[in-house]
Amino acid sequence: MKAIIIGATGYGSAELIRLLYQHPHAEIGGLISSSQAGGELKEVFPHLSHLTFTLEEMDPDRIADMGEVVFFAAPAGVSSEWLPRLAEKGLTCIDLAGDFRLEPQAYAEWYGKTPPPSPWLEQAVYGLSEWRRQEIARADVIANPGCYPTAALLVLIPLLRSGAVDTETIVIDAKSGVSGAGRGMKLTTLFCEVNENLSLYKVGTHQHTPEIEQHAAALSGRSPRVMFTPQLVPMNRGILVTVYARGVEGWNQERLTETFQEAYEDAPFVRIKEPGSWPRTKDVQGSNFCDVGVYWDDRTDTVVGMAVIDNLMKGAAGQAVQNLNLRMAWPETAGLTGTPLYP
Ligand SMILES: NC(=O)C1=CN([C@@H]2O[C@H](COP(=O)(O)OP(=O)(O)OC[C@H]3O[C@@H](n4cnc5c(N)ncnc54)[C@H](OP(=O)(O)O)[C@@H]3O)[C@@H](O)[C@H]2O)C=CC1
Ligand SMILES: CC(=O)N[C@@H](CCC(=O)OP(=O)(O)O)C(=O)O
Repeated sequence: MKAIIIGATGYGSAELIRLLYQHPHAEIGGLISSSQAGGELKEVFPHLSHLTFTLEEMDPDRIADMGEVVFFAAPAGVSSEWLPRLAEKGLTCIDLAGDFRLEPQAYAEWYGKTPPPSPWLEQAVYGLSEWRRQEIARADVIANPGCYPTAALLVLIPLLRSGAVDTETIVIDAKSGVSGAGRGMKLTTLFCEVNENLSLYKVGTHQHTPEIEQHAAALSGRSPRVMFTPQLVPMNRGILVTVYARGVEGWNQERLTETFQEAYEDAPFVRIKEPGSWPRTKDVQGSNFCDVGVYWDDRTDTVVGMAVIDNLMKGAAGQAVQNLNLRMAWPETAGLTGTPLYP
């Protein structure tokens, strides 16, 4: 099976290339670049100088001959425009951007862009692999989740399904490494701005807020409002999400830990930490793992859920390949068995 990547010169693409190169059933059919068509991959990514690929222009007819699956690793707006043209040619599309994740009004409001056209938006399946395995296996359009929502929802799934927390009290504190902002040049990601600095951004206005709320509503049958505070930390990769919520009477540490273990007993990439040993970003770096912990605070009746992922792996390319595996009925872990890089 051959896969094509759109947005070839970005970080998400670099990670997809790394994963597809070592995948037992997939290979790269073409790399599409809006800025460097005609250039060589090795000029863009010297770490990939053992691979020979010429970057190509966006041309739906040619792309349809290059393979069967297309990954969109481009900014929001690109897939809204191009995905329908490729999907109607029979290509399975996996979008790493936000276009196909939200209700149209929410996308227009939070991304400030025109939502994708019908019927493609309605067809899209939200690709949080652990939650939607059966739907992903049949989907032709897969909306890969955002990096923060992946970590937050993997904590919220057991909490909301089991009714362990008061849904009106959810606070999500989230920290990301700088690669989460992509490879494009921005003042806020310059070395001197990021190094030895911790900063919050988009407080109350981050585009992942409606994504978390929309799916938290589906999980809980309510309409929770969540307070989400993203922060930038001076690391290359990694996300740490800490979810706080008021616990419901009758719950305790043992019951919470059991609920989390049961929720993910068939999930090869979710590892539940024992209480007292909390998730660390370094333990998942370069891998598709999500390490999850949960703590019941007796003193304040607060539930604290935590998750770490590598934003470029489980938060983007890794989960996209996991979804490809589900869609192709390959083992879920195919091409994703690499252990984390440590130290
Ligand atoms: N970085 C992360 O941790 C995560 C990223 N995402 C999402 O995945 C997508 C890719 O992210 P990432 O790789 O980090 O971003 P980058 O900024 O590193 O790369 C995006 C690439 O998209 C292409 N591109 C840029 N503008 C346009 C345009 N107007 N039209 C077509 N192509 C364009 C460029 O490649 P070229 O010039 O070759 O076309 C660019 O290199 C984004 O939507 C991002 O929000 C999701 C989860 C996590
Ligand atoms: C550190 C950092 O800047 N992270 C990005 C991650 C968002 C992203 O990847 O965008 P979409 O999911 O909306 O496509 C951000 O907070 O905007």
